[in-house]
Amino acid sequence: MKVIARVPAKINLMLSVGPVRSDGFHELATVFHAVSLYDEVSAVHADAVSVSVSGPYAEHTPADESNLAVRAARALARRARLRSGALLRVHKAIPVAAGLAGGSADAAGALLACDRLWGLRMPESRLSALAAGLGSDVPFALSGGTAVGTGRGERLRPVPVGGSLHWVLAFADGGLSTPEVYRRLDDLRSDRKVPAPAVPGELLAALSSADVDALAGLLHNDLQEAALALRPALGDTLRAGRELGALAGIVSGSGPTCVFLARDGVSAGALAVGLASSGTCASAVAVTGPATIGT
Ligand SMILES: C[C@@](CO)(OP(=O)(O)O)[C@H](O)COP(=O)(O)OP(=O)(O)OC[C@H]1O[C@@H](n2ccc(N)nc2=O)[C@H](O)[C@@H]1O
Ligand SMILES: Nc1ncnc2c1ncn2[C@@H]1O[C@H](COP(=O)(O)OP(=O)(O)O)[C@@H](O)[C@H]1O
Repeated sequence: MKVIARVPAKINLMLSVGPVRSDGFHELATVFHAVSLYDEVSAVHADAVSVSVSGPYAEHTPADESNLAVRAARALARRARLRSGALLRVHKAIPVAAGLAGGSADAAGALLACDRLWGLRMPESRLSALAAGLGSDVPFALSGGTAVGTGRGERLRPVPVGGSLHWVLAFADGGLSTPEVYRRLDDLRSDRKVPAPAVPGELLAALSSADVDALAGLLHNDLQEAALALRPALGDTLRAGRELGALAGIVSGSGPTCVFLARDGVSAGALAVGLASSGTCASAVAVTGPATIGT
């Protein structure tokens, strides 16, 4: 049997970063939004867990035991006290270290695919706890849709969205390291008192009514300042997107991908073409549901 999980990338519509906690993580309040750009993770029975990687970003992805899909499958086998293994194949269409949680998508895909392959039917709450042990973004990658994340990002509450929203992702050459971006933010605000993180109610209201004009004024990312300090060229990308008609643009998560809000699907297509013709690789995406699993 072969099980295939298709797992979306995420963007952060708002990322409020609070003080550093005693475990070294930052307290967050974020709005995760799964978008229509997918990695695929397939699993077949094998004696041990291993992975091979294909697709446009294969060469930037580790194919050894540091691969998050391998770590996830092994963690699941340990939790279920299984000796089973799996040959995992990851098709990487989500750029690596891009602020789009592609590694988390692969970890979630491996959990879902191996749970089905090994016939475990593990309850969602246990899978989510395992996911949180693999990375702060992995629980969201399991559930998808749109959700507020708190804690270090692993505590989730679904958020209703009243209609289709259209986004354009502008990809950068080369990734940014998430720990480095958080460290740079700490340096940048070492002389400031950092308030508790929060997602404004107005943002949730704008999502619930799919009011793109209101939403445009509410997109925000506390990590953007640090990502721009590490990669100043992102400032040009953000300006280019706005000049080409985006309602708003921010860096997604720890970057360097920039995400632009478009008024509708046609404007999103035109914006992606405009960015591409000025030399920035870009793609129009829309919100999407949870990961899908098939055999
Ligand atoms: C910034 C965000 C926004 O959603 O994602 P990306 O944009 O990188 O995908 C997340 O906070 C990243 O989540 P994830 O990539 O799963 O991070 P983890 O593996 O848990 O942690 C990697 C490192 O990021 C820092 N980290 C992460 C989460 C958090 N709440 N506080 C932190 O300080 C820590 O330095 C940690 O060692
Ligand atoms: N399956 C995987 N896909 C992508 N990156 C992976 C994977 N497994 C491990 N990694 C490592 O995780 C790091 C973060 O990857 P990724 O999730 O793509 O970035 P981000 O946190 O910016 O969204 C990368 O530096 C990469 O080496």
